[in-house]
Amino acid sequence: MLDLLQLTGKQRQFIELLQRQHVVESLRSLCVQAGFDFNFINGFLLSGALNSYVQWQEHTQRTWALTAKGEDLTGVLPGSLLADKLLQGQRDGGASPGGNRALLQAELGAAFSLHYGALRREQAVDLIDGDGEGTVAVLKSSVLGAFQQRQGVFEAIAAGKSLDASASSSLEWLQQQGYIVSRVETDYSLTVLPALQTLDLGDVVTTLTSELILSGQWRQADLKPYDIQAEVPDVAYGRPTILTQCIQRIRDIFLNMGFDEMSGYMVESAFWNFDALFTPQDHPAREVQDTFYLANPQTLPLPDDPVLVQRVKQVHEANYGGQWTEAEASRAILRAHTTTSTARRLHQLQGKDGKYFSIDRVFRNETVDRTHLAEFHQIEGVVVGELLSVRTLMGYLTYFYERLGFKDLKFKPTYNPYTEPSLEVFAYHPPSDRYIEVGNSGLFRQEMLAPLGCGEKATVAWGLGLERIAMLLYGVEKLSDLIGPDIQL
Ligand SMILES: N[C@@H](Cc1ccccc1)C(=O)O
Repeated sequence: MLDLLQLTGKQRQFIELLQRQHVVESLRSLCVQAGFDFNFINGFLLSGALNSYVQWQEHTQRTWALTAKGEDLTGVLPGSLLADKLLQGQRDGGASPGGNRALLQAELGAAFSLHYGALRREQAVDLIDGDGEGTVAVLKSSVLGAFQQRQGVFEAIAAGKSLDASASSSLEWLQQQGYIVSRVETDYSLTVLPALQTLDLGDVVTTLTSELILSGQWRQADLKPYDIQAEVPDVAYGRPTILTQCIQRIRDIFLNMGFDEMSGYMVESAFWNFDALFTPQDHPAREVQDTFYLANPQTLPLPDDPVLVQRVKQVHEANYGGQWTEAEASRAILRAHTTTSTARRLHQLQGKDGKYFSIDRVFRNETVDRTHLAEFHQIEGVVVGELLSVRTLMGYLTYFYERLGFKDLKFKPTYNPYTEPSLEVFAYHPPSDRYIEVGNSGLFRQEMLAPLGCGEKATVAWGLGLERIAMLLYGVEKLSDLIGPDIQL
């Protein structure tokens, strides 16, 4: 059935074109003339939509085209030129069929041996050397005639001309030689029935304009319904950057390990970044060479838990001596690690068990180069529970890195003010055959845990570099390919 509302613009145009004809000999040529895509119209015809309006008959036709090898001949079949000359000589009444070799060679130039070889292969000619007066003798002039015919057929195909039945043996030969290929083409002849001539296509509105709406004309209009099956152009969607993909992957690993995600603040007080982590107020990491101090705000309030602040002060003064000042602890900074989130979380937990992770941005006053930026991401993790040990810590880290494909880890003792023991983590990187530093970890000291209200529990924790992992996993060599305005998606 023909649903007028569903017709595409091209289909309507095609019907309008048919309405002006009675018989169409070749649908292909009609499409070429009128600028329609034959396959599209063919599909329309075969869909049966026009069944009660048009009768059609299918015709198949064999056509020929030159192959690449055929194109390479640039119009001249090997053998044909020499065949021409020899036949010409015969017609001019040469005494014996054939021709003077030196003369023919002069006429054909470098192509002589090519043409001679082609004729010789079919035993049509032979070279007779009599006293240095070489002659090309014709053995079978019928083969020479065949070469001329083949040349004619070859030219006709190159020119896209039609061929008659007499071409068949030449076609077979040309195909055997690989100069031409045949194709079968389907075409249709159509008879347009009177029903189509009288068909009223009507006016279908395909675009609803504001004019149609304002004038109220839309009420009378035949609106083309939406075709929700219609194919639409592909859209190039955005996609997550490598770093975001990496974060998502790591987040999934920790969630699957039963961790909850925690978060903190990029702008922090020195208290949560250093003091709560048992880092002395004169520690070198606190200097401006390493840490970004803010001008605005210059300070942040200390936690409104006076017991916590008091205990931190006590533990610092008892162990490091000197005076612990609230002024130093109140300074506002950009957090230098995500262990700030861990400290805040431990203070909240007050000794309850839990497993937490975060993947967040940190800031350090570093010299920027290929593999260092002043801001990067840390993968922080903390586990509070019973009977936790260095083995537990190594187990978590080994499991985590294995999920990412880093099978071989090494741990090296190091020093952090807030952990004892402390372990640096190295992962084996097969492409470079090296162990690469990927993080830092340890068991929190009592001096840190007790003031936070978690003195009873063992706590293992780590801070790992995200960018390092992303570079190793995705083979990225410069950090600027990972972060910043120049990343390629
Ligand atoms: N905060 C440490 C990592 C760490 C976290 C937790 C425990 C031990 C070490 C760093 O930035 O390198």
